Amino acid sequence: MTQLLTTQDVNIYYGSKQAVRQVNLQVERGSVNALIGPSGCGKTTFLRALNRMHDLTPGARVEGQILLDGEDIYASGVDPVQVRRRVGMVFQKPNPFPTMSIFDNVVSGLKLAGIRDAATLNEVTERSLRQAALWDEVKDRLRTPATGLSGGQQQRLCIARALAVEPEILLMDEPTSALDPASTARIEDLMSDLKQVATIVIVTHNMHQAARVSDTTSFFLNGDLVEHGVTDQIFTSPRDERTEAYVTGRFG
Ligand SMILES: Nc1ncnc2c1ncn2[C@@H]1O[C@H](COP(=O)(O)OP(=O)(O)OP(=O)(O)O)[C@@H](O)[C@H]1O
Repeated sequence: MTQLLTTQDVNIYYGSKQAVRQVNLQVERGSVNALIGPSGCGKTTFLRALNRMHDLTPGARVEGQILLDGEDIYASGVDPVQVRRRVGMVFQKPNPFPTMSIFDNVVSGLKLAGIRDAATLNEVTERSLRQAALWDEVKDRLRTPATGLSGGQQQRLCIARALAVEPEILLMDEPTSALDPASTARIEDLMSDLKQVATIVIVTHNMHQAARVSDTTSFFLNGDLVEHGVTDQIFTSPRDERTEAYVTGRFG
């Protein structure tokens, strides 16, 4: 099966207010998928449903099915902590654990899972930092505080921390919006390597970024998934006039 993630008739509410409506989406294994659309259209709300983050939001409710490798992540008996191991997340603002070293940040998820073996922790640290294109910059100061890194390095550290537990999917919520252009370019460059290790779903405000890094793009408007397709098609020959208006900069 090439579809790693399938959502079926997903509706998301905050109390009585509906933020996402009837979303049906399929995400292929090993791809980068961008979610675009104007502010408030439901991109982050939808993204957070994909790893059960709304379980932690008071008043939020998710309806419908979200199948990860064919299994509904909302089925009774499914442990949300396990879901979040399989579906990792990187947020808008880099959020390394401030009191921890670079090394301890990377292995925090493994330690939580009870893994203490030093050789394993060292190995995972090097692998994850290499995958996040940070290893060369930090290999000589792994035991120093993560807060000593630049913003762009901190974000790559957060990517390494997410990758350390070998998630199948990495959700990225505007991961470069707090970064300078050079750090942004660094993370965009990383994306095509990252998809070798995890399928990526990225929310971005930046249409150029979506066009550069993604294989498929989903355009959201007022809680609806208006159009989903191969990125080139969405940007060059959208089928829906609302998509066209958005990608040509007529609103948003
Ligand atoms: N915790 C919450 N409680 C109530 N309403 C919320 C909550 N989070 C988001 N919303 C509302 O849900 C709708 C969708 O918001 P969401 O953050 O998903 O949009 P978005 O497309 O990600 O926007 P942006 O691009 O500005 O981040 C908005 O109307 C927003 O005000």
